[in-house]
Amino acid sequence: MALNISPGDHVLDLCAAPGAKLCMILDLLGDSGSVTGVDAARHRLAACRTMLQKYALGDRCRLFVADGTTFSVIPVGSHSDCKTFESGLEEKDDVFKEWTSRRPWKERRKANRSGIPQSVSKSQPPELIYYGRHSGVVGLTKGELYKTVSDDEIGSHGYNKVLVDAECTHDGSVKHIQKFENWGWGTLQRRVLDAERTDNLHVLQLNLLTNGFRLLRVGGSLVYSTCSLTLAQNEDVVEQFLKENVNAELEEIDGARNWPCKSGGIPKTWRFDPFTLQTSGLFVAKFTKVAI
Ligand SMILES: C[S@@+](CC[C@H](N)C(=O)[O-])C[C@H]1O[C@@H](n2cnc3c(N)ncnc32)[C@H](O)[C@@H]1O
Repeated sequence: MALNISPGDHVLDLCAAPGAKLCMILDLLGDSGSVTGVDAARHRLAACRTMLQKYALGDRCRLFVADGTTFSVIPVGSHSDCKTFESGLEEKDDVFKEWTSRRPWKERRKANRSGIPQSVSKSQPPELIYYGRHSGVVGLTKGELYKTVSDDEIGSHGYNKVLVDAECTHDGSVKHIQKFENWGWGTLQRRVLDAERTDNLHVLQLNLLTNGFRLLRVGGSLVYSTCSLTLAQNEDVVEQFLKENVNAELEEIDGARNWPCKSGGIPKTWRFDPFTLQTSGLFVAKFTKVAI
């Protein structure tokens, strides 16, 4: 809702799995534009792919297992030489053909033997694990899909909308906290309250936000959200990001005043919480990229 998805938008979802918000974005997008989903956890993104296929929502979507802090693939509609499905296939050998979930037997055996890790590292190249027929991938070569562009070019060829629904401690999610009744409160201490872990998360969140914003075109909008209630993972990230990015401005979120939420610690940011508003916890901030 906060992203204000419009027909024709090219949307990047940088922490996409398991895909609830990605599916909603695809639903709002209709039959133009594209959605690129990225997640570092292969098994979670595979679940997202299953959901897209089950609900027939994946026609305009592509999914990459990749580290969102270094991901650098621009929207498909930005390739001026992008071929349509009908015209592009015969001309080059190395083109992406229509998606098939059935990989050749030899390829599957190789993947099983190599024990591919469940999560990727910064240095691993992105791996395309799904693309829809109208995602713009069909007809491109690998080189075209992974073409690197300068930051200046991203200003005009980047994504119109970016969602960074960042990894966090989930301490605002009532359902998540209830799980610790079974897992034990010591586990809560380690996973949610440990200072080193939350410091690392702050860095990850800032890096995800910074890279998502880099891939946004001038005039585009980015939404940063977490389901944590802490200042460190929300307002502090926003404050530091604004300090480091002079071309970023906080943007008013249309309609937020009518939602069951209250103002965050920084004007134009919003908080949902279980105490006053009887919802799960959520922090939302929206940025726009201005020309400098
Ligand atoms: C809060 S969940 C996202 C939920 C998702 N937006 C949805 O609506 O279903 C955060 C996600 O960030 C992913 N993640 C963690 N580190 C990442 C990284 N460096 N790059 C990309 N994704 C990452 C996790 O695997 C997890 O799936």
